[in-house]
Amino acid sequence: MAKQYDILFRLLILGDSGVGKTCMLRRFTDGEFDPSHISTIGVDFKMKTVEIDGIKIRVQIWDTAGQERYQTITKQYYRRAQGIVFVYDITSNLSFQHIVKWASDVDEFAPDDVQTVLVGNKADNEFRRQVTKDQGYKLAEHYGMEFFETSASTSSNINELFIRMTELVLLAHRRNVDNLLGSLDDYLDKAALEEEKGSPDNGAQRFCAC
Ligand SMILES: Nc1nc2c(ncn2[C@@H]2O[C@H](COP(=O)(O)OP(=O)(O)OP(=O)(O)O)[C@@H](O)[C@H]2O)c(=O)[nH]1
Repeated sequence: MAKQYDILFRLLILGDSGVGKTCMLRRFTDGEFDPSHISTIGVDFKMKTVEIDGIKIRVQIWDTAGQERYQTITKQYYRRAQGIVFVYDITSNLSFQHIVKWASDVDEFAPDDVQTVLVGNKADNEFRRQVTKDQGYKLAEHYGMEFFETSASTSSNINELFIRMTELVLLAHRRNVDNLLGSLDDYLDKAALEEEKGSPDNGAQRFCAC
């Protein structure tokens, strides 16, 4: 059986309604862009497998509703996230100001070692820009995050963002991942040996999540 992935990471996308969270996710996982805005209800997720340093990582990305009325539901997902992408819309000053609120919620509900990045989306919409790149960088610097400007519409920086987010989570959990992969490999080696000896299928698991 071909090994499909070694490890599973969970990422979460947060930000005001309409900043483009669903479009960013669809652009990354399906390579598509839909100009209509159908508000996410509660949470939704998509998966994609990426390979970093020879490790196949299944990335489960949770897309949350930006609307206030779903916040009780979405906050329940913070706890299990290893990476969080904060998104504002460069054409909306308000969505930029609200990042402070999103960050304070994450502070309260997410694990201490959660990795975070700041994103200004809709960078293709330069003529309607309200938030400068410099403001984005400064806010990211304030929180000690990396910063990206993206466009789900043109695809600019979308892959780079999600790959970097995954890389940051991998770096933060490197020791756990190596230990898990080490013990998993031992386990699979033993299982293969048993199988060769003709023992019944013992259902060796190729999945692990940290
Ligand atoms: N020009 C431009 N429009 C975008 C971009 N990304 C998203 N949009 C548009 O912005 C609107 C909202 O996008 P969504 O992805 O649905 O927004 P959301 O953040 O998921 O919204 P909620 O689900 O309500 O939280 C849609 O009309 C998109 O077409 C982008 O990069 N550039």
